[in-house]
Amino acid sequence: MKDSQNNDVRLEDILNTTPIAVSWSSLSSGRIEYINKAFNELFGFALDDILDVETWLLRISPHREYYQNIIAPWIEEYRSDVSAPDLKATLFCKDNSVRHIKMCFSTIGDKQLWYFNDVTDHWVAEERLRARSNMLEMVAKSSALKDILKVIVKQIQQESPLSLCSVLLFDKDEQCLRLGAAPDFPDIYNQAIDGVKVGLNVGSCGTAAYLGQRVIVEDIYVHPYWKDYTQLARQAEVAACWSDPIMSSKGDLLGTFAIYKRSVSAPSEKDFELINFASHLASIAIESFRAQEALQKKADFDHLTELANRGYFFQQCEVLINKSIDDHSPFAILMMDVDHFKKINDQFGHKTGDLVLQKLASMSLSILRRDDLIARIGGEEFAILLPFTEKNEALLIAERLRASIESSMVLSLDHQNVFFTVSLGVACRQDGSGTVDDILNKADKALYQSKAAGRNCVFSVEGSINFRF
Ligand SMILES: Nc1nc2c(ncn2[C@@H]2O[C@H](COP(=O)(O)OP(=O)(O)OP(=O)(O)O)[C@@H](O)[C@H]2O)c(=O)[nH]1
Repeated sequence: MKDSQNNDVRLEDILNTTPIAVSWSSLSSGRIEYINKAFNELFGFALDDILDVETWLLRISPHREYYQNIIAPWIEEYRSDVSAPDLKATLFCKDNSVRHIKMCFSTIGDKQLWYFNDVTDHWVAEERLRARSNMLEMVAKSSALKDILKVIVKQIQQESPLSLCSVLLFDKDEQCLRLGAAPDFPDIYNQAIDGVKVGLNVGSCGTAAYLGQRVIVEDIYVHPYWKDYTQLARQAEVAACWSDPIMSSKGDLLGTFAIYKRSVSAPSEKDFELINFASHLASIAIESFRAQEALQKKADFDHLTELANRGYFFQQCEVLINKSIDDHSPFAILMMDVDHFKKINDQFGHKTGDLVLQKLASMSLSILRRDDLIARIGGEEFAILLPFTEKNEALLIAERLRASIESSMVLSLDHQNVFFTVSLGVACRQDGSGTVDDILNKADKALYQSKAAGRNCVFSVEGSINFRF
């Protein structure tokens, strides 16, 4: 390297043919004196772009701490050795693309010879395999969907360090997107995005969900899709957003996966590949979760009325009674039974009887509050759990149910109006005593009194209240 011009030329010729990126620097000044062709091809830098090794490595590190905590100590430790062991590092090229490099150096006299081996493809393949198996393990362990999505997002951000990622979930009933995972976005952004309607010009994600196709917005501040959201983008400090609809194996929309950039950017082929990978991973996670949810729903809900079933009701009663023991909050249970249901079946047929049960379920749901729970616990018998409810309020709710049901009807298969009524029993736990069974027994007794009193009325165990019509 040092003695003869001819030797220099020969060595450079040899080094220029090697596929490994090579450079050498002066040990005393640190100045890089030579880079081979593969070095230029790998990092995009020419010799004139680079001063000394350490400044250059600092410049291409993802951040200062990365250089200070990982690269600098490694250089320091092996500075006076003949050769340093490999160091795996994530580095940026001149065009800001990321490379995963295995690098090492050897010292020959005053020269340090550097080798940079690009292991990006191998690293990416390994990381993706790891991501996939982590995700599958979490799915198998029934981890919370949000936790699984967060792992996916973090994984993609690691592969693409200058990106921010998010997963939004499609809410079919509300036709909007709900926050799935966006761990590195500010809260204000996440709150604003949660519940955003699916539609054209609703940012990249709302539009991608609406169109069912990938939406690439390279510059948020000039794109019509973002015209109502630029202020929000400013708050999150993002300038580009590439969003992919996440589709199920049957082609249904599940949500969106998005990569955001801090500066105006167009995706490369590798970015497209990354988006495909992330969307696919997210679709497996969401689809498995939804399948589990559907199974759970089948186990907990009655298929005819779509109300909770007996098992789920008792489970929730236990949860509530424990809460009530802790915070002394009152709760009430109503038992409700269709009057003379056998007659309805006999007169109009079993199918019409089913319609009555369905109507009763939907009427009750429209009357009850969000936190109340109604369950079908027998053929034509229903139980209703009213959290944080005292007796008087429970009686009013029971009467409201009775009166509404009395004034409703269904059409029989032969188009006759079918009217029906219910009897109700009410019991409360408000003095902090009594098990679930005790309260259910009381509500049952009260229901029996309602039936005995001629039906279509409300009783509590303490006696009747004048709600008969
Ligand atoms: N259509 C329909 N009928 C059902 C279902 N489950 C139970 N039943 C019927 O519900 C009826 C209940 O009859 P009973 O226990 O005598 O009660 P009832 O006729 O309502 O009389 P009271 O409760 O005393 O007012 C039976 O005829 C059952 O066959 C169901 O899923 N669909």
